[in-house]
Amino acid sequence: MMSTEVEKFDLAEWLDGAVFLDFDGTLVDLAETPDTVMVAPGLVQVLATLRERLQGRLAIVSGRPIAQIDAMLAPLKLPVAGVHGAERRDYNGQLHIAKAPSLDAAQLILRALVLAHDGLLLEEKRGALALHYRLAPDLRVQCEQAMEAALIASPGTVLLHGKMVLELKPATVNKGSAVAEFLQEEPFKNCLPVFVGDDTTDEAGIAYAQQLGGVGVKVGAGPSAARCRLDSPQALHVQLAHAAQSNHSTSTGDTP
Ligand SMILES: O=P(O)(O)OC[C@H]1O[C@H](O[C@H]2O[C@H](CO)[C@@H](O)[C@H](O)[C@H]2O)[C@H](O)[C@@H](O)[C@@H]1O
Repeated sequence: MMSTEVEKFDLAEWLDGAVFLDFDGTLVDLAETPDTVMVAPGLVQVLATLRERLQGRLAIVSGRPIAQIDAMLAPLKLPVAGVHGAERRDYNGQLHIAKAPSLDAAQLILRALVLAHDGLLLEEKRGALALHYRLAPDLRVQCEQAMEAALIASPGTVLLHGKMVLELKPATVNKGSAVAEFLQEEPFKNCLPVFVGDDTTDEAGIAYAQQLGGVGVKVGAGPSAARCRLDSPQALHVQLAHAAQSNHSTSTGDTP
């Protein structure tokens, strides 16, 4: 359900909770290609401080593979759900890989399309295929048609429509299921989740967080079920920095 009433959001009021952050469009501005995004100076240190403040209850939930998130946030290594939950590294560093259906047939279809057209980019991830058309927006319809064919050729997958990207991923996982898995484990267990994201793929995380009594935060414009909104990644950075330095007391007895 889309939310019409927008509530004020202050991350510093959620320091007893567990915080789940999407990456592209949320922590970093979108860029022309996946490898040209820029992590803002100081952001990694802010995340490290916030992780301490949250006593470890901070995770990234992304469509990207975990390895890419680690490279972008180096030297920080947070718990991460990658590929929309198809892979997950928990708080203890243990890796959990979901069973993924075969993508061989889809791969053939999509590789042929990308070879035939300039400007398309196919990201081949463990368990998912992302077809980017940001550099060739006029090819959106051809991309959608190829992706529909790839979807039919790959039982057990679903199609995501993201920002200038179409993605096939296992039907059994999404960002909500990734959050649910984290919340079964320490130090996230029994905490109210905060989920911050910008894209359609984040709606599963937002809906799940709010279903549990937590809060969803949509970054940027567009329809969302989120109760709260932030204008941009930069507005989120301000919230992260403020919460990291905040003196709000937590359930563990920290005093202001
Ligand atoms: O869940 P996220 O962390 O938001 O990841 C979703 C997809 O993000 C990346 O693609 C998006 O960002 C690119 C860089 O800004 C941009 O060029 C592209 O148009 C966006 O769709 C990433 O490349 C994908 O693998 C993620 O699934």
